[in-house]
Amino acid sequence: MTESTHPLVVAIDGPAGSGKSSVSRAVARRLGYGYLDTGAAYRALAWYVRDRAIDPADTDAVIAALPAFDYAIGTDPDDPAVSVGADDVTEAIREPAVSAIVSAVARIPAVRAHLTALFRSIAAGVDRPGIVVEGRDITTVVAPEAEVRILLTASEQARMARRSAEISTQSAQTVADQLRSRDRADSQVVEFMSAADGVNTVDSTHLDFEQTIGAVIEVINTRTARTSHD
Ligand SMILES: Nc1ncnc2c1ncn2[C@@H]1O[C@H](COP(=O)(O)OP(=O)(O)OP(=O)(O)O)[C@@H](O)[C@H]1O
Ligand SMILES: Nc1ccn([C@@H]2O[C@H](COP(=O)(O)O)[C@@H](O)[C@H]2O)c(=O)n1
Repeated sequence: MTESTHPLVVAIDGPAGSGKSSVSRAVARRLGYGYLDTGAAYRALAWYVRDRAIDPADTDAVIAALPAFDYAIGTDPDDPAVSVGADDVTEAIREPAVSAIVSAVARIPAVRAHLTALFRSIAAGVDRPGIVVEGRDITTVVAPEAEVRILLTASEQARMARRSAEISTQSAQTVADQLRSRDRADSQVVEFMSAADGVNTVDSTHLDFEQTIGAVIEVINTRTARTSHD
């Protein structure tokens, strides 16, 4: 068996509110791995486009904005800070105004190609034994060869309840409508509602946060034990 020179990649996909970011971050912390939130890049681009008064529906204008989009994200699970140029946008990219337009920029193939290349380069350069990369197309497009591939899912009802518990500035109905419409728009571009071949599903509908972390780590342990015997 030859020693691996690249960080072990744990790819995690799932719909909005399934727990991808919080669970992936906690898993990375426990295993001493890096953590890459790919949705943050799409959000940061949406923030950038909005900041420059570019219409997110104007495909050519969004593509033209890409070369100057100076994006950076930390891979430390304790500090995944996000910046665009000199602006720290870690908080701003979570605003409902950004969530409302992010699917419009994410549907553009040139945007996806640009960011996919960036994600691969960040993941390959992480200074840790592994990295947990989460998003919508990690198991299928960004890292289809990842050692561990997981679809993290939960019922729509559970996802909406969890998300609305977090957001006090909007009604539960508004939160649910936005989550549903973002999933609908995103599903037209990438498949993340069902697991691709070889992808393990972790359904957290009836698991609490700690149990979900345990279930993901169990998949990682099983997959990596199997890989090391291959
Ligand atoms: N198994 C669980 N039980 C209870 N709450 C959970 C569980 N998993 C995640 N959560 C909570 O659900 C909320 C949504 O999780 P998170 O933000 O990680 O989802 P996400 O999939 O990254 O969503 P998005 O794609 O919209 O960014 C958070 O408050 C998180 O703490
Ligand atoms: N791999 C990915 C990740 C995200 N997106 C798009 O970004 C939006 C925000 O993602 P969150 O994980 O922060 O919710 C998401 O709604 C998608 O439009 C993507 O396309 N591919």
